[in-house]
Amino acid sequence: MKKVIILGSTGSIGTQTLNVIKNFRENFEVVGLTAYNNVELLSKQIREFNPRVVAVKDEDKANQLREKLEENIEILTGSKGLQEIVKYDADLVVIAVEGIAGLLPTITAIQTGKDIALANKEVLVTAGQIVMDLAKKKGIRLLPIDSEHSAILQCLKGNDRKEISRLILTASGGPFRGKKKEALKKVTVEQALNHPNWKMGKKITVDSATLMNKGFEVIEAKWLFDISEDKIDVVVHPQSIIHSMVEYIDGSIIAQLATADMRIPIQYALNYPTRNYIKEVKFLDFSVITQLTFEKPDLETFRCLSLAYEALKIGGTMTTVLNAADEIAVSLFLNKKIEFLQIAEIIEESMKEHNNIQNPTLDDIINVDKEVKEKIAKRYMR
Ligand SMILES: NC(=O)C1=CN([C@@H]2O[C@H](COP(=O)(O)OP(=O)(O)OC[C@H]3O[C@@H](n4cnc5c(N)ncnc54)[C@H](OP(=O)(O)O)[C@@H]3O)[C@@H](O)[C@H]2O)C=CC1
Ligand SMILES: CC(=O)[C@@H](O)[C@H](O)COP(=O)(O)O
Ligand SMILES: [Mn+2]
Repeated sequence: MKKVIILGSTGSIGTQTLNVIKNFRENFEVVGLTAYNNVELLSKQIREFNPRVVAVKDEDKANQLREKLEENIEILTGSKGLQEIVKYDADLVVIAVEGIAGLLPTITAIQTGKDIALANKEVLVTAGQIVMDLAKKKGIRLLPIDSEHSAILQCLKGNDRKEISRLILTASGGPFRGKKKEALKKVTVEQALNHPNWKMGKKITVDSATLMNKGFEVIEAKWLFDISEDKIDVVVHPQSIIHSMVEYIDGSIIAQLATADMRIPIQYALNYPTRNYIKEVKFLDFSVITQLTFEKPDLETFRCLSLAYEALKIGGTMTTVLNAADEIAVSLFLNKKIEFLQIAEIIEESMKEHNNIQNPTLDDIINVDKEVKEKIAKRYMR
């Protein structure tokens, strides 16, 4: 039995992870679960999966949760709760919380020797060097859940890494593919949340619409696969059937294809290096696939992807600025305080104003994240 802790069990990835586990109840024991606000769903998950310990946002949420439960269960709270829960006896921690909230628990989980199944990409964007160095030092496995990185991991299997010519990340292009800046001036939150192929949390869905999600994935790929950014390309593939590819020095390209169902990469991370069959997951049917198309990303309209490459080239705390500015700008957009195109403008402005720190410590990263967010909030909160 693999003992598993899931951070963010009430979210899109968290619920799908529990769905995968439900299919293989004999293989997994759920030790810990965390929610932030959604205690209603967490209480149902507790009844179904019987974890030893859970964590929620604060004492108020803990009290609400207690009222919903018949039995006593250990309930931790706040950001400290996330760091405490990962210390419990477990083999694997699934990091499925959104944003920088995932950083310190990931570090603590690695320090305490757990393998990591990483959905959260912001952790590697903001502190890739620190996290990867620590994972190496501790000898733990850091397995990607993100569909593109899971695809790349699968395309690398059995091949010599020295023979890689480039990684090719596929992007759907999001809901605004093909549109120019003028047409994006007045797009609504609802339009930005209307992803063509995936149903995901709000933050990542807006990131897909700006192409920042792909920028983050370039950075994530650099750290996970230890490869420089000039060997990581992005191609727009609107059907989201090819989840990414690896090109080798002889010109051969190996791709991973599947339906757009996150339970496939989730089960791969949970069962790695083996695979498992999930009955409800649809398989690709080539008799109904009419086309697989590819386009160059429009870097002029979707500035965020270029900003991510620039931040990665500069290195140090610049990717922390990219991440922090994006987190707060997306939240301002979701709260209708700024317009869609201002997301990229705010990020670019924050990067220009930043005095970069090369080889930052964890404290540097946490401070930069806080400073950038406070500055933007002060400037744009009305
Ligand atoms: N969804 C997807 O298909 C994919 C997601 N990812 C990545 O996975 C991560 C999770 O995404 P997704 O599941 O879509 O997001 P959701 O918004 O659906 O879920 C987020 C989860 O994190 C919890 N949470 C939110 N804020 C905090 C916080 N400050 N502290 C602790 N917990 C918090 C939420 O709790 P509650 O709901 O109880 O408030 C919820 O359980 C992101 O980093 C995303 O980029 C990567 C690839 C694909
Ligand atoms: C499911 C997943 O991995 C997402 O990160 C997805 O890739 C988003 O789609 P985009 O290609 O539109 O960013
Ligand atoms: Mn992805």
